[in-house]
Amino acid sequence: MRGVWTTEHVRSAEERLLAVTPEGALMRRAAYGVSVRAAKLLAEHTGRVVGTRAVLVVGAGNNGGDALWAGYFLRRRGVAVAAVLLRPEKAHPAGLAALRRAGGRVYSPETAAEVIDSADVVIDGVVGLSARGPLRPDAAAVFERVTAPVLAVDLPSGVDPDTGAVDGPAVRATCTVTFGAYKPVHVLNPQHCGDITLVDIGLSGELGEPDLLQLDAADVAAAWPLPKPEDNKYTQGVTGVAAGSSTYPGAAVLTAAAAVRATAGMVRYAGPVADVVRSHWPEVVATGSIFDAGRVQAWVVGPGIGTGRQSKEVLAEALGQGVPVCADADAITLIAEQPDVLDARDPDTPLLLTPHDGEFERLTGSAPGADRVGAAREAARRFRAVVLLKGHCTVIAAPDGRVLVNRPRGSWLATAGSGDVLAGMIGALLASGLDPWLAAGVAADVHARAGQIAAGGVPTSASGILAAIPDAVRQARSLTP
Ligand SMILES: NC(=O)C1=CN([C@@H]2O[C@H](COP(=O)(O)OP(=O)(O)OC[C@H]3O[C@@H](n4cnc5c(N)ncnc54)[C@H](O)[C@@H]3O)[C@@H](O)[C@H]2O)[C@@H](O)CC1
Ligand SMILES: [K+]
Repeated sequence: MRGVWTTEHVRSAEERLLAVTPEGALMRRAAYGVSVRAAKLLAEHTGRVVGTRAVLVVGAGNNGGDALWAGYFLRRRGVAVAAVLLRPEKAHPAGLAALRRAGGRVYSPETAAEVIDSADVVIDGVVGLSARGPLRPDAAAVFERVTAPVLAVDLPSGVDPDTGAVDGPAVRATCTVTFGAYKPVHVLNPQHCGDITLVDIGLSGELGEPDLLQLDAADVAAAWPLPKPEDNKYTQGVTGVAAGSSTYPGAAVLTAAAAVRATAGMVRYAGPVADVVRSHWPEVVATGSIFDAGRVQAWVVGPGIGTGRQSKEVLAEALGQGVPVCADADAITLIAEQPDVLDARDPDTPLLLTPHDGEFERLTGSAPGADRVGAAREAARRFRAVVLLKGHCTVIAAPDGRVLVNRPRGSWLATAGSGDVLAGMIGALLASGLDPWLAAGVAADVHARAGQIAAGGVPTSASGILAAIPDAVRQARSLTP
């Protein structure tokens, strides 16, 4: 798993490390890493390093210091370096002196137009860990002019380091070089970070437990249930699906089918469109009502069921069986509108909620806002449920505070029925006995992979995502990052 630490935790770890490190050493380590990545970027874009032109955009703190020292190292590799100082009086003194000594030139934003236009790479050293709010107008004007690839030092300036939120002008980087630890921005807003490189500055011993986690392919491969020699159809988990209606039969088909595709366990369908489900997926045992569905190890309730009295009874029945329940779509709206349905739940019965932003607002009374991790964590505590908050970077919070952030693979999942497929996969993983938080995490990962595989660069559909689930699991099992 990839650990991610908040800026507060990174800062206190850095303080402990700084106390036992010669002055300036950490910054030079960090800056050297920036210069190596910058040289690679220059080589990729121009075919050479010597004789190319780099522009540093330098703010008032140590992030600017990193950029200035990186400029010094690039000068030693034969790169022409120009530093645009946004706050000349506050530019890192040692970094600026080193760059000047090495032959770097210095500009103000007003005099820099020409060097920006002819840059082969621009290095964003405006703000790092101490960033607050969007780019200020002077920095925004500089970046508006930029056409060269941008390397962000530590993180793209203008993006909130702890939430990844963007509320005005911000740097959109080709690549980001960060130091010592991944910060929330790197997993919550990868679109603005581009390709991310982590430079080791010796911080790992000081970091402690991560604040957020991101699954690697190895985690997904290790968690995904495969049949063992002693297994039969029951021991791998029976998934119950209560989905669909005569208005929305497709939701039933997609949800049940995703459960079929995800694991080798059995799938039972209970609802008004049993015939439709059976005709598409003969391996599903389908009945008309949850009350005569038989035993299951987990329920998925919600896609396309509506929010009427009967649906409430179905949800209450599922919640009362003492097995994990994934409440999706209409089931979330039901809980929001008629919270007494949760009285049917034994306090120990695991519950998993999968809201998108609108459902989240209905459920909790407020939109997730900029701090999506904080919002999901709070909702998880309040409902004693795993909350999977859908988004470009889906966030999965457990009631005990653990948070996973899913790695997006394009925007291919934004298509009708895609959520039904995710819910079905989660149900099958719950039925197999996986921890609900991990089940949601690995399902989200494979769902994203399936979307990318199904799309192959052009828009896809829920049926496409469904069909790609096996290849997505294969891809994770071959440990593709
Ligand atoms: N502390 C350390 O040991 C190390 C720090 N390093 C670098 O130091 C950075 C943190 O440096 P600092 O704490 O000095 O602060 P920053 O360089 O992140 O920010 C500098 C100042 O910019 C101002 N500012 C905040 N938001 C702004 C905005 N939107 N527009 C313009 N100005 C804004 C603030 O007054 C802030 O103090 C890290 O991101 C990293 O790049 C690295 O050199 C590695 C070692
Ligand atoms: K930066």
